[in-house]
Amino acid sequence: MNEIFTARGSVLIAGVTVDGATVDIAVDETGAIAAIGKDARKTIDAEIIIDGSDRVAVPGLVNTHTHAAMSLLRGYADDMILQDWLSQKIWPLEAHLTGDDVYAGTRLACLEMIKSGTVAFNDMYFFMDRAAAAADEMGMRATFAYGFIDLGMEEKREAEIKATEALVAHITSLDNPRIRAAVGPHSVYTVSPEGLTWCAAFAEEQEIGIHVHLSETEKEVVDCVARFGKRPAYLLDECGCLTPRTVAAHCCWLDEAECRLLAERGVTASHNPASNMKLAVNRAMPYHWLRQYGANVALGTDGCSSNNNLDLMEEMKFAALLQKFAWNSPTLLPAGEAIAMATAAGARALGTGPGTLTVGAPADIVLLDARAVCNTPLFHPDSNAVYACNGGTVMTVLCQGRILMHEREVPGEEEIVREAAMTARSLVARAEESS
Ligand SMILES: O=c1[nH]cnc2c1ncn2[C@@H]1O[C@H](CO)[C@@H](O)[C@H]1O
Ligand SMILES: [Zn+2]
Repeated sequence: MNEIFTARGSVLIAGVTVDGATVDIAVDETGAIAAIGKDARKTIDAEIIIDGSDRVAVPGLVNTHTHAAMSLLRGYADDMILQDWLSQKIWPLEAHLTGDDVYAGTRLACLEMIKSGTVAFNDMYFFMDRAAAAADEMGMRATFAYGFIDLGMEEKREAEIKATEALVAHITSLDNPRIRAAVGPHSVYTVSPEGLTWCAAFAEEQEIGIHVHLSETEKEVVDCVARFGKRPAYLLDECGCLTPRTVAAHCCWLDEAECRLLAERGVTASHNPASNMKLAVNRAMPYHWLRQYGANVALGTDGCSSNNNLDLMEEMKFAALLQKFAWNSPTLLPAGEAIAMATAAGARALGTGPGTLTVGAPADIVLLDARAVCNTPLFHPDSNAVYACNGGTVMTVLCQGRILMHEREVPGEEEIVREAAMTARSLVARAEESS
């Protein structure tokens, strides 16, 4: 293992390209960016020096919607419609999940995210205490929500309330600034208004976020209007779920008034273009309206069984291309905006700092290979990062000043992959045995 992973202290990234200029980035021992500029090397006596000469630095990417441990289900069930996919394939398999599975799956997901430049993620799933342990060990930032699903049944609601309370108490007890909790009402079609209202009140009491799926399909909207006489965003709002700490995933079928409502409430909309295209939800998030009304729009991959990877570099390209294609506008979502979506907007959503390379910001830094084929020629680094390159261009990743990957090496990688492959096989075998 490279000794850089065990070294602790201040870091100097020497002579790296940022916004087209060559600068130094100095990181102090608390993990914050202390100086950035032509001669920043003079400001510190760095313990660790990283040569930035063939590198482009960008802020660490933030994945605002995923189900990390679903990495175990990658390629297990593809090419289906959403309702069938969930009810016939995914949920029956998830019924056999254990905490050990979630630990192994989340470690695999963290490895994949680090290898493609992601430093923070917003997760919704089960056995989240084990997911939190995995993310902490991998050195990432993450927010964990237990996926609250009551299907309108009071008994189930009580169980979900207990599970949510237990997770939040556990995460609070960790007292780890990188690891946070949120409340995770799954969606308006799986959670009753009573459940949604409880989730909102509990999130407010605990001063934590809410993570929810919103308007993913047209069916969700039609069914919601038929059952409750209002569209999904209004139902969530009535239950108190739309807050400045809410992340709403997908948002494909929002109408213009719902976009304005999200903006007014300060909600972050998480765009998940690859999942939306794969599941053919038949409408792209109305990004133009969300932007027009000033909503925060961030980026997410969704789980590995509807994507099928966690590469946010690819997701930036999908977002830019899908928006242009769906709304017939080649000027919509330019490269710079796609990067801001994956960085600053995500950081704002999760409260992890400004998500920029600026003095005082946490040193969440990604170094891309400037000599890679996809980065040649290097006219516009943003353009190459979004349109030409993918996660394979990521060479080095820092989170809070700690080096998680260097020269594409992540400590423990082989063991993580081996364990995840074994765990996935055994999960599927258990499910098949019982069916
Ligand atoms: O695209 C999706 N739409 C709705 N539900 C999903 C999607 N992807 C994963 N899950 C499901 O959400 C729950 C999280 O706790 C899990 O049951 C997961 O399978
Ligand atoms: Zn999802």
